[in-house]
Parts: sequence; C-alpha cells; structure tokens
Amino acid sequence: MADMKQYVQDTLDLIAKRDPDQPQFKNTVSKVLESVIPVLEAHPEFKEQKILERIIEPERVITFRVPWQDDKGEVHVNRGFRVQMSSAIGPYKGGLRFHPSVNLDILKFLAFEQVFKNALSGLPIGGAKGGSDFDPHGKSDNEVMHFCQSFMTELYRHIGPDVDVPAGDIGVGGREVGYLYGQYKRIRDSYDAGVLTGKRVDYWGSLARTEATGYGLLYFVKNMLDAKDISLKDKTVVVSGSGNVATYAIEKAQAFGAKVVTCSDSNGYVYDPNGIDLAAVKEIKQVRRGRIKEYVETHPQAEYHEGCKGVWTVKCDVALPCATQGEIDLESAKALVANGVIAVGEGANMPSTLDAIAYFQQNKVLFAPGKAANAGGVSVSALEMAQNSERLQWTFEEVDGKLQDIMANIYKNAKANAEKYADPDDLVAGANITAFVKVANVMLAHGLV
Ligand SMILES: NC(=O)C1=CN([C@@H]2O[C@H](COP(=O)(O)OP(=O)(O)OC[C@H]3O[C@@H](n4cnc5c(N)ncnc54)[C@H](O)[C@@H]3O)[C@@H](O)[C@H]2O)C=CC1
Ligand SMILES: O=C(O)CCC(=O)C(=O)O
Repeated sequence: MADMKQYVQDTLDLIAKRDPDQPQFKNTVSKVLESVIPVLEAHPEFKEQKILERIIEPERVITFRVPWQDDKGEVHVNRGFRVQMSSAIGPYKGGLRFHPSVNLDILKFLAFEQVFKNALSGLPIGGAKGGSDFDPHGKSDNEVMHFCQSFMTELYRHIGPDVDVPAGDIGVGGREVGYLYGQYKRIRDSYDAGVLTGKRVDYWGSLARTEATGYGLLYFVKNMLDAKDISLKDKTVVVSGSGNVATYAIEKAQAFGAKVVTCSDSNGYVYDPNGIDLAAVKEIKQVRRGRIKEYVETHPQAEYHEGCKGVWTVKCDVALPCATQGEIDLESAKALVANGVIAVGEGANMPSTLDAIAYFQQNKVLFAPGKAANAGGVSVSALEMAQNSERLQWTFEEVDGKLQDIMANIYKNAKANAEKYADPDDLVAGANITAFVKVANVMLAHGLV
C-alpha cells in the first residue's frame, strides 16, 4: 500500500512541478488517484506501464485566437481551447464552455473528469473539454453568431465525427451549437451531422438530449435512494442554477413527487415555499434570457436573495447543485448537514469542494458524485452520435428508456466497486475505480501510445 501511495504522491508532485498554475486540475486528479490505490495494488502492471503518468497528460491541447467584431464594429479577441484528454475508449467527447472564468486549469480538470464519466457511460466515447473566456451574457444573437463562426474557423480542423465531438456546457446551448454547426458545415462542405451533439432535433439532434443531464441526475439519485428504501415523493429539494441541467432536474424531481423550493443564477437565488413554478423559470431563462430575480415579480410569495451561497442554508432533504464547480464549500456542507440533508446529487461538474465531500461522507449523507450522476447528458450525446451514424432518429421514449438503463447501470457498477474496495456507500470511490480500471485496461491493450 505504501508503495502505491507513494506512486500517487509522485504523480501529484509531477503535476505541481509541471503545472504549478493548475490547482483545480491537481485537486481533481488527487481525488481520483487517492480512490484507485487499492486497484493499483491489485494491478502492478498499471505502475510498470506508467498509466498514471500517461492518464494525467492530455493527448493534445489546442489553444487559439478568436477575433470577432461586436455590433458597434469594435474588435475583440478571446482565447479558444480544446483539451483532447483521452481517446482510449472512443473519439474525444465533451462540451464547450463559454464563460469569462474559462482557462486551461478549469478545462483540464473538466476534461480529466470527462474521461472517467464517459467510461462510466458504457458507450464508445473518449474524453475532452473546450471553450473560451467569451461571455455570451448581454451579447446580441448576431454577436454570438460571429463569435461562434470565428471559434469554429479554427476548431473545425481538430474535430470530426470519428475524431472529436464537442457539445454544449455552461454558456453553450442550442443557439450556439447551431451557429457552430453551420460554420463547420460551410467550411467542410459536408453534412457530417455527428461532429457535434446537442443539435436541434430538426437537424439531427436527439430527442431527450436537452433533458438528459437533469433527468439522468434524478434517475441516478432515485436508484441511490431506492437502495435505502427512501422515496423522493414529498421530499423537499434544493436546486442551484437555472440553466440546462437545473431546469430538467427540477422537472424530473417534480415528476417524482418532490417539492423543489429553490433555483438560482450567478447573481442570487429564489426561494418559493409553494414550490418552484418551472414554466415561469423557463420563460425567464429560455425565452427572455433574463435574470432569476424576475421570478418574484410574478410570484409574490417567493423571496429573492442576492448571492449564490445562501441557497445551501435553505432546509431540505435533498440538495442538487446544478450550477458550477466549487459552489458547495465546507461551510455550505455544514449548513446542509445541520439542516438534516439526506442526499446530495451533483448535477454540475465538481460542485462540491473536496472538504465538503469528506464532510458529507463523514456525516453519512448519501452522495452522488457528478461524474456518475450527471453522465446522462453525455450518454445521450453518444446516442445522438449513434443515431447520426445510422441516419435515423429514435423516439423520445426510446432514448429516455435507454437513459434510465444507463443511469441504473452506472449506479450498479459504482456501488459494486464501492462494496468491493471501499466503504459500501462511497460512490465517489466506486465510480472512480469502475472508470479507472476500464480506461487503464484499454490503454494497456493499445500498447505504449
Ligand atoms: N449541459 C450538460 O449536458 C451538462 C452540464 N454539466 C455541468 O452542469 C453545470 C451547469 O451546466 P449547464 O446547465 O449546461 O449550463 P447553463 O449555462 O445552461 O447554466 C449554468 C447555470 O449556472 C449558473 N452559474 C454559472 N456560473 C455560476 C457561478 N459562478 N456561480 C453561480 N451560478 C453560476 C448560471 O447562472 C446558470 O443558471 C456545469 O457544471 C456543467 O459543466 C454536466 C454534465 C452535462
Ligand atoms: O454531451 C456532451 O458531449 C457534453 C457533456 C459534458 O460536457 C459533460 O458531461 O460535462
């Protein structure tokens, strides 16, 4: 054990030495590697073949200039990225994020997580992430289109249906995917629908992709609660965010009979004691592209609070962070536990800090880690690729049925490995081990590449 602990520490030291400016990447790697120590013990060939040194190094990182002009004719220059982390299991796959906070550290941690998430899905997809420090908020459709066209004018040469298949993430939804796809098709002079997922259904997107991450999160959480004979019916649920993941998490939680009392955006959160009116949230966010505080204008019983952290002080049975990384820190975890939270399901990527996760686990809160619980989105993206390959479109029910099976399998596999190697309820370790073993074995099969 000491030998493998040292191997993990040496690998983390290597990151610190090579990339001292990437603390989030190092944190993410440390959590995964710490979990897989028992597996390294059982498989000395992983160390002999330097699997850890290889798995932390992206196969390729592309950075590029994205010049564009706003509606007033002023020129702007943003930075574009694509981190192609691993193609062991399939073409690189993962979303594009447009947000001012985007940098290489964030995209490397997201790409690293994506490799393991995609392995958990059981579908033929490798891992990647990309994006830009461009902020779509407050931009006109025309400005967003010009930005997307400029971004794709470089990215097109690095992607393809069997090479790398981007999709949406924060700040990249159906509108952006449409502009990106239009420019790709124009430059390549080829329809190649499978080059991007999250497309609109009328140009070969998959039914249920829009809903998939939020619905998948609830399917995963339901599996986790069912195993303890706990029902979601009449439970109080706190959700953060009001974007793609949050919206459809709220929708499915309500369909399961839960009462969702909050949602938020980067300015603040809404608490509605009667339960969130999802139609109103969709109207504000999807139609008007407005701020969540507008909700209280038509719902006088609801309260709006400035700032995001307060949402975790609202009493609830189940917490679903669906906004962004690091949104639940130790203090928020303590507030949730003090208020009696039973379960936390991560819709966002790495929304809980490492000390918050440890606190939940110490206090026996059922914890569904993002790479397992939010894998429904990328899974349906892989189903979109399959539909594009066969030039067919499946029904909503067919895709949703497959999504339910995929989430049940992810839960089952993570639980089995938690029971075999760690605390039986430690789904963080269970998910990390399941995914790592799969990726590492395929890397060995491919030789030294
Ligand atoms: N869209 C997808 O299919 C998937 C998304 N995710 C993750 O889910 C999370 C949310 O993504 P989407 O819903 O797609 O994005 P989105 O852009 O549709 O919504 C993001 C939401 O988070 C809020 N937000 C963004 N930055 C924030 C900050 N710094 N503080 C507080 N709130 C903030 C926004 O106001 C918005 O409500 C991200 O962590 C993303 O990586 C994970 C798996 C798949
Ligand atoms: O559907 C995809 O490829 C993107 C999903 C994604 O970015 C994620 O799972 O975080």
